[in-house]
Amino acid sequence: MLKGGETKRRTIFFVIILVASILVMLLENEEMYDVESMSKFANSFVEKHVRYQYSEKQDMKNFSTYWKSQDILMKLAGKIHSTATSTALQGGFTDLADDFNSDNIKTLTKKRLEEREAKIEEIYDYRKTHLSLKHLPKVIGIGVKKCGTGGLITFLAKHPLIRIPKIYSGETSFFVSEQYKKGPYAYRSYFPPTNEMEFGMEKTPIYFDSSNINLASTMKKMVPKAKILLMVCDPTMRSFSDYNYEDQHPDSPAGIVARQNTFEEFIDTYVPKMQLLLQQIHDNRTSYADDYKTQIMLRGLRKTIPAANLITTGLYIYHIQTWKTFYDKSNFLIVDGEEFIKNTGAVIEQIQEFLGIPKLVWKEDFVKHPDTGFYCYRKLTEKHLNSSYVETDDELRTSLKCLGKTKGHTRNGAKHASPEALGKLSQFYELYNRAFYQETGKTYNWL
Ligand SMILES: Nc1ncnc2c1ncn2[C@@H]1O[C@H](COP(=O)(O)OS(=O)(=O)O)[C@@H](OP(=O)(O)O)[C@H]1O
Repeated sequence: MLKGGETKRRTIFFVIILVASILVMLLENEEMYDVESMSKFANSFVEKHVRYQYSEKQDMKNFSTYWKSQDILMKLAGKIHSTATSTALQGGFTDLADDFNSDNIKTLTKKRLEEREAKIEEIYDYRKTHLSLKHLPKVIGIGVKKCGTGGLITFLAKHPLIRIPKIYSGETSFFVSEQYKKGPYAYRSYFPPTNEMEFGMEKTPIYFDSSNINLASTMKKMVPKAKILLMVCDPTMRSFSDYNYEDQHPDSPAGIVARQNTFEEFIDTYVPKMQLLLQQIHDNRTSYADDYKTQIMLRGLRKTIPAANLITTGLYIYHIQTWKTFYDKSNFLIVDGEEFIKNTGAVIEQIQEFLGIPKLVWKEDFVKHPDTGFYCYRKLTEKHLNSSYVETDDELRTSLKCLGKTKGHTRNGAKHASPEALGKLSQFYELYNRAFYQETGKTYNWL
């Protein structure tokens, strides 16, 4: 007899295989789609999930038995349709998604909505009947500053199992203040009481490249089981965003520099300065990991060169080294902030999977704001599925829960930098970006 959890795991796996196979079959019959790239997409989709769900040979054998079962095929047919729709949408194949998007899908989505509400109810009931105490967090967002960390925590907090500190946007700054010397009891005090099912979470974007090189080790010792989320993004855009942010904070050392220099002037002065510093130290380097000297130098630079961090923060390849020493892949997820802007809901779904919590915040819960173009949260409900439901832009605007006014100034084009300045900066980062791609085994579209 299979246990309930195991049956569920196998069922999910089976659905994924079927969805991808159906996509391939459909596409092979349809000239208007690029069959090869769609098949590749379907295959990589399967491969990714196969690796995640099933690693044992025995599992594969069990899978083929399942595959043969017509009974299960029939039962899952509906689910396949709905997964196929979101898969197609995720891949940007809207024509295909429209084909799937029949009344049948609406009925199935309604069912999914009911199941979601039941699960949420269950979680709230559990909260009412079980003891909640102060605990250390189970999830910590460590950065990177200006890569979308605010959106990350705000949207994850829509999940009923994620509980965040009430203080400034869920940022405790614990490990970058003197507080960390007071130990775990002091850290615990920031979080709302949680029961054993719930996840306390905080994010402090400057943990990642803090001037304290021992931060990762201290965190690992104090919160050994915490899962770490790192959101990276195009370092050039990050730098421009950070410059604009600091420009609004004239009291900070970087703010003073930003106030006194245009972005172009800043780049013309600081990029050569950084290049020189890095070249001087680079001479003896064999790998980024053993280049401890540069790692320390970059983190400390802000103390001697105000505004240096507007550039050094984007040298991810150096900052990742200490984190890599203390966290392996099972506890450390890197997500792309550029992808987060484009596909907010998909990234939020990916994180729920990584945390091992039920997927209760969906891609379908995010809608683009008609003015800013950024995704905002609007929980999908049955009313949205009704074909007679029509919403004006004004109604949409008021129903959306967007990030605060401090977010979304540069990347939606409201602020401009000259292409020359941005070009110089991305040229500077190119080498380090490539090294970061190699380190993480993923190519980001930043160059
Ligand atoms: N949904 C949504 N709405 C608005 N803004 C969004 C969103 N998703 C990502 N972003 C991008 O997040 C950038 C701010 O990054 P952070 O939240 O990490 O900033 S901070 O470090 O906490 O100050 C912010 O940078 P700016 O465009 O420079 O303001 C945005 O580009």
